[in-house]
Amino acid sequence: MEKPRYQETFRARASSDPLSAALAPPPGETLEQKELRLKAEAEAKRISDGIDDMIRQERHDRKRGRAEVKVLLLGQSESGKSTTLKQFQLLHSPAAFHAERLAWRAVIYLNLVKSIRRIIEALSPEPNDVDDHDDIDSTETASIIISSNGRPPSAISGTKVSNYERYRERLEPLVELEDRLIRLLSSAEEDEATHLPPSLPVHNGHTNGWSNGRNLPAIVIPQGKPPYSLPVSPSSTTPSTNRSTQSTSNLSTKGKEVVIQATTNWKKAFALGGKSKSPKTAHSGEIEGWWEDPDDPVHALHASAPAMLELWRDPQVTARLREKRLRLEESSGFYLDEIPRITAKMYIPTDEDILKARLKTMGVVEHTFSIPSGTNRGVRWKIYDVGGARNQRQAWAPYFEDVNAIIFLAPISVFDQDPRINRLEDSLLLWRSVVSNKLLAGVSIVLFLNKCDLLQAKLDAGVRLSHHMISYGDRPNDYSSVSKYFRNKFGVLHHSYSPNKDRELYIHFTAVTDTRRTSTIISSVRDIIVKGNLRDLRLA
Ligand SMILES: Nc1nc2c(ncn2[C@@H]2O[C@H](COP(=O)(O)OP(=O)(O)OP(=O)(O)O)[C@@H](O)[C@H]2O)c(=O)[nH]1
Ligand SMILES: [Mg+2]
Repeated sequence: MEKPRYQETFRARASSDPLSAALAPPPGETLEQKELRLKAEAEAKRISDGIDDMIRQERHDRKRGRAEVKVLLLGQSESGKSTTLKQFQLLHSPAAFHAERLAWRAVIYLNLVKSIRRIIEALSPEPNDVDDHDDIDSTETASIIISSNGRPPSAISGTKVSNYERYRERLEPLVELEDRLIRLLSSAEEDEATHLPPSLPVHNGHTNGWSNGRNLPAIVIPQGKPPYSLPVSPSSTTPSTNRSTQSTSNLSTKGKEVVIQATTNWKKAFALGGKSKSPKTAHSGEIEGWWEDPDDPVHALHASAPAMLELWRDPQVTARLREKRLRLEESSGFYLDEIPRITAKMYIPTDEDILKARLKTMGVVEHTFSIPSGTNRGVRWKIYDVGGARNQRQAWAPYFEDVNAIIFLAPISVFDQDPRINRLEDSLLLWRSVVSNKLLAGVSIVLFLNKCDLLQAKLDAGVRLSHHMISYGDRPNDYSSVSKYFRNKFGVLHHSYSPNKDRELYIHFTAVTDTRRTSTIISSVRDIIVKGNLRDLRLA
C-alpha cells in the first residue's frame, strides 16, 4: 500500500527536528496503535489543509478587495455623523480631505451669515420664533421643555437694542450674500453658477430684506446627476445613490437649513471653478487668488465685518440674546467669535473650521478607505453617512441588511435645546428602535455619547438637567454625574431591548470636533469592529 506523502515528510524531518523526534512513533507500537495514530494524523492534516485553504482564499479575497467592513453612522439630525465621517477622512485620506479645504469656505460663510440672521431675528420687536430645528415631528412622544419661570422663552420681552434699525440696515447686504452663496452651492453643476435654477424657491415673497426666519428655503438639488467623486485612490468619498430611497423633489419649503443633496458637485465647483483660480501665466507659478476676483463672496462679507463685530459685541445684544435664551455659541456652525479671521480676504479654512462647518445631509454619503499596515491590512472599509432628519430616516433600512457595525451618535448636550421637544428623548427613542431591530441582531454597536464639550460648558453655565428631565431628580448637576446618568440610560435600553443578549455594547464619551481625542477613539473602534467580525470575514 502506498504510504501517504505527509508521512515521508514526517520521517525525513524526524532525524533533524527535535520536536519531530519527540513525536516519532513510540518504540514497540502495536499494529492497532499504529492504525489509530495514522488516522489521527490524517485527520490533523485534513484540518490543517482546510485552514491553509481558508488563508489562501482570504488572501485572494483581500487582493480582490472582497474583505470589506461596512459601517453605518446613525443618529438624529445634528448628532455629529458627518463630522465623524470627516474625522475618518482626515485620519485615512488626508489628501482628499485637504483637497476640499477651499470648498468649505462657502459653507462657513453661510454658517456665519446665518448666525447674524438669527441675532437680527431675535432683536426684532415683532414676536418671532427663532428656531431652526425643523426636523422634529412634534406629534411623537417626547417631553416638552418648560422654562424655569413657566413661560416659553419667546414670551419674554426685555432689553431694547437702540441700534437695531441701524444694524438691520448695515447688514442688509448679507441677505443678498446668503442667496448668492446658496445659489453657488446649489447650482454647482450648471455651466454658469450665476443662474437661479428654475425651481429654486425664493424667500417667501421677500425678495429682499431680513425675513422672520420661518420661511427660508431648504435648497434641495435633484438627483440623477453624475455622482461626484474625487480622483483619490484608494480612498474616496462618494454619494451613494444605489440604495437611496429619498424623494427626487427639488423643492422644499419647510426647512430653513441649507441642504445639499449628496449627488451634487458643490465641493469641486466651489474649490476649483471660476477663472480667478487658474494660473496667471503658464509658467510663472503665480496663482491668482479668489480675493482678486471682484465677484467672490468674500468681498461682501469683508465689507460687513465691522457691522457684524459691533453687533456681536454690543452689550444690549448680549442681554437680549440671554433673555431669549439663545446661546449661539452652542449652536452648529458658530464662527461669531472669529469674525476678523473668517472674513479676511485671504481666509483659508483650517481643519477645525471644516469640522465645525454645518451642512445638513440629504441622501447617503459613502466613504471608502483601506488601511495600509497592521492587522487590518488590506481590509476595505466602507462608511455610510446618512441624513438624520425625520424625513431622511426611511433611507436607513436598506443598509441594515449587510452592515457589519453601527456607530450610533447621541448628542448629550441637547436636553434643553428645543423649546417644543426634548431632543434627548428623541435620541433615546431612536436608539431603542435601532438596538431592538432584529435585522441588526448580529451587528456590532458602538455608541458615541457626543458633544461632551458642550455638555460640560452647559453644566458649568448653571443649566440644570433636572429642569428638563424630571427623572434626573436631585442628583448633582456636575459633568461626572450627568454623563454617568446618560450612559446608564442608553445602556439599560440596550440591555432590555437587544434581541442578542450576548452583544457587547461599546460606549465612548466623545466630542467629534476634537481631532486628537477622536482619532484615538476611531482607532480603538476600528479594532473592536474587526474583532467582532473576525468570523464573518474569516480573518482568523
Ligand atoms: N462642539 C461640538 N460640536 C459638534 C460636535 N459634534 C458635531 N458638532 C457640530 O454639530 C453640527 C452638526 O453636526 P453634523 O455632523 O453635521 O450632524 P449630522 O448628524 O451629520 O446631521 P444631519 O446631516 O442633519 O443628519 C456641526 O456644525 C458640527 O461641527 C461636538 O462633539 N462638539
Ligand atoms: Mg450629516
